[in-house]
Amino acid sequence: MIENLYPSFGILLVDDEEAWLRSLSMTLGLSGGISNIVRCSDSREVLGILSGGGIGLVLLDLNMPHLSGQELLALIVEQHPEIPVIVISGLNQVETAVECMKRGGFDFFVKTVEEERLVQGVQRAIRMIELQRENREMQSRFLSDRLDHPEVFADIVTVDPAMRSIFRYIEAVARSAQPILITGESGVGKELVARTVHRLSHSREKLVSVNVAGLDDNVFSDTLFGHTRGAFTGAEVPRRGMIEQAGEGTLFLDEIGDLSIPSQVKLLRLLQEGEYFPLGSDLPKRMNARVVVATHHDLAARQAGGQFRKDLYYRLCAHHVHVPALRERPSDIPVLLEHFLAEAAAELGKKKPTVPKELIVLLGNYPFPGNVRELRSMVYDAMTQHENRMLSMESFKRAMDKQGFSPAERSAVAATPGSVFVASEPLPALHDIIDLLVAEAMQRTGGNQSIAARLIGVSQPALSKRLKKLGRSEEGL
Ligand SMILES: Nc1ncnc2c1ncn2[C@@H]1O[C@H](COP(=O)(O)OP(=O)(O)OP(=O)(O)O)[C@@H](O)[C@H]1O
Repeated sequence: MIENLYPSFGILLVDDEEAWLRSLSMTLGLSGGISNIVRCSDSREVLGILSGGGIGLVLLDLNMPHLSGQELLALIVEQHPEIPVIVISGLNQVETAVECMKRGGFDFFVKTVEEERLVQGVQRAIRMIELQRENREMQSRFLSDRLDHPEVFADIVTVDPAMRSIFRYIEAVARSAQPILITGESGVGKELVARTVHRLSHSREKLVSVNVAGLDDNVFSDTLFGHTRGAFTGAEVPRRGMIEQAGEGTLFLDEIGDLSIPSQVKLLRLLQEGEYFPLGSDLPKRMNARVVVATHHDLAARQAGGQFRKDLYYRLCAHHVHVPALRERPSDIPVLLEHFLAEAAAELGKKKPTVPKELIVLLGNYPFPGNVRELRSMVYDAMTQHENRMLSMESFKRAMDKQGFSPAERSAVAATPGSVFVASEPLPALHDIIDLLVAEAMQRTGGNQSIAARLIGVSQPALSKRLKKLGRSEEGL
């Protein structure tokens, strides 16, 4: 079995009392899930261990023979300034500890009385170190534009530069122990991204998905935490919760924006403490899975509107991947079209058809409220009916009409937020607007009159008439 150590860097505990080192290791393991621990009871060996690499955090007792904690701290700060040091002092040494803080200590705790706080302090330091590392990692990735594991992203078809940046970000954060929040409209590919995060975590265990929308609080607890036999009426057999089923893999909570407030409290506690109680049990269990959540809601807006807890929101958005809507990355439309055509042709046992140029123009001007999922189903629908060499545009047009978007609504979805008119400027005359609209539609469609007419909600003869009039008036100028 491969041992999964947490965190990814070593934590060096330094104290001359072996018994205390053992007890602290156990506390960190049991209460904090911290297992990547190196113990050292001889202060003279510390610098050698640090030079060997792999240590990211030191917990240092002040009271030691040979080199005192204070002397050692000065040497670590000088020789390994990148490694934070938490100082552990006796009750009577608080002043010295404060002095240590001034000289570069990261934090300090009193030895005997503050075990719980010490564990939290270590978790805080781990979090900070992880964020710093991720930051450095991200900077270097953004500068180099490289992906270490391009094969993992193969299922996500894209040529869009913003999506490439998202891939680099995902690679940088995929191995962090913190949750990842994935947002984006319905059908943009959030679940695909969650699968990629799971693959990048190199866990050999499962990705377990739970759609939490509409789960009442009891069902949420039962689904995630499981229950013991007899926990409630009808609980005749014990049930393993999804957290346990995910093991050291990934727990994917979809539609997190629709989670009820009582369940939000439970999720927050789970993320903070890394522990949970199966229903009917007094024995806590540790969560070893990585948590990935997704929502099509704007969580910031839900938080501001009181439907989502602020503390949970901040906990979740430390690593945030926002997948842009398909209309915000129009260069992906032709490649996705090709991809789904090939996929559908293979599945339906048909030859891949030739795509009329106008289809790309038509799709490029459609706002895709259902995003990639909508494009995919349009292609499958067209391919089911397809018979000739050239792919017919009819089923695409029908699907667009079925969406029931009026041209005005379409422009509203497609437009960038904000008014088309500047409040401080006079409004243009109505006939000027019509001419501008016609010119814009013709430009967007590369001069295709039938698609331009669809875009602005008029018949093609009506558009043609207007164009003639426009031409005549220009001649008259
Ligand atoms: N870039 C892409 N390349 C290939 N297929 C994609 C891409 N994006 C999405 N898809 C496909 O589109 C469909 C919808 O994707 P997915 O289920 O991941 O969306 P979602 O954002 O999770 O949607 P919802 O919010 O409704 O759960 C799936 O069939 C998925 O495989």
